[in-house]
Amino acid sequence: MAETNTPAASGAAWALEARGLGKRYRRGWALRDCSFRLPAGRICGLVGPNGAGKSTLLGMATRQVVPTEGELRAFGVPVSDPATMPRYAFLAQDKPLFKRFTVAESLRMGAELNPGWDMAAAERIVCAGGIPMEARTGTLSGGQRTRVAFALAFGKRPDLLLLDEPMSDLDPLARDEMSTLLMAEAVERGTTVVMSSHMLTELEDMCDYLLVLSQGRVRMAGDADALVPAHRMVTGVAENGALPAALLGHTVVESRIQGRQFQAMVRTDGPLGGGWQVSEPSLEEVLLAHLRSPDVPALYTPGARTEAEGATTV
Ligand SMILES: Nc1ncnc2c1ncn2[C@@H]1O[C@H](COP(=O)(O)OP(=O)(O)OP(=O)(O)O)[C@@H](O)[C@H]1O
Repeated sequence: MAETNTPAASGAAWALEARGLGKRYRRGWALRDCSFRLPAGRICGLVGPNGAGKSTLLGMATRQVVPTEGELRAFGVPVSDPATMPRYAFLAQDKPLFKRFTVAESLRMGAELNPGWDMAAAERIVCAGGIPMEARTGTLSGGQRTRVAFALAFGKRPDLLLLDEPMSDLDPLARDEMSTLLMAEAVERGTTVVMSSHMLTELEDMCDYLLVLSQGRVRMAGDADALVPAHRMVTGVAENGALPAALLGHTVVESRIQGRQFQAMVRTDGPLGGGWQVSEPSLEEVLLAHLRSPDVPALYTPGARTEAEGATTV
């Protein structure tokens, strides 16, 4: 069959596409069997406990970490191809800047290195924080440095914005401002954002897509709107000190028995039945339950999965 040239057929519909991606350091695997798809134009929260492999994945997307196995594509092109470089901007966890450069010099450097540079956008971000253009970046506070790093990332006008814990040292006002900026970019310019964060409320407010990692493996991937409703919080009377047998036909992500009562978070595989109290959990509850239960099969929403094994699709 002739290959069509639609964005979907060329993989360009996917801002990122990982197949069997893995990275092994001397101490062991940082990321293993990582397969997922992230559609272009989404704001994706990259979630996981410390050491889950989030920075390693972002490092691979930005060509700083070489995969041990598997492949990672950005807009259909392997990230090892230098052609992907102008399309992304990366805000690293430690927000590296040239300390001896002034803010103005940093922005000028951005302009010289990036053909599509938007100086007005970069200057707006810096000025909104009241940061003097003539200040050397080495003299700025942590939050001010983060703001300048944001300006450099936005000024590049990337198709893919990769952010490693971007908000951690911003005050609540600046955090709100940057969140609004990120969401506006995604809506107005179709920029895809991947943002690692430990702040679950921030993820809940901003992200419409989630990639959850734990112990170097994908635990959940897909539309936030579909991942959460796939779960139910069920409360009822335990049977002989254990979960009712009827519940075991579903995927129990996590459960707790206290006296005669049980509470369980389940992924429903059909009608729940039983005389139980059922409610929809919050995103935070779903994430925490999955992170505490590494043996539960990974969950993907349709389209989010490449060829991951042992995974369930909503
Ligand atoms: N350069 C390296 N050499 C050896 N091991 C590494 C290296 N970089 C990361 N690791 C290991 O890989 C694993 C994943 O680390 P990574 O930094 O990707 O996690 P993370 O999810 O970003 O964590 P955090 O939330 O703490 O930033 C950890 O066990 C870490 O110790």
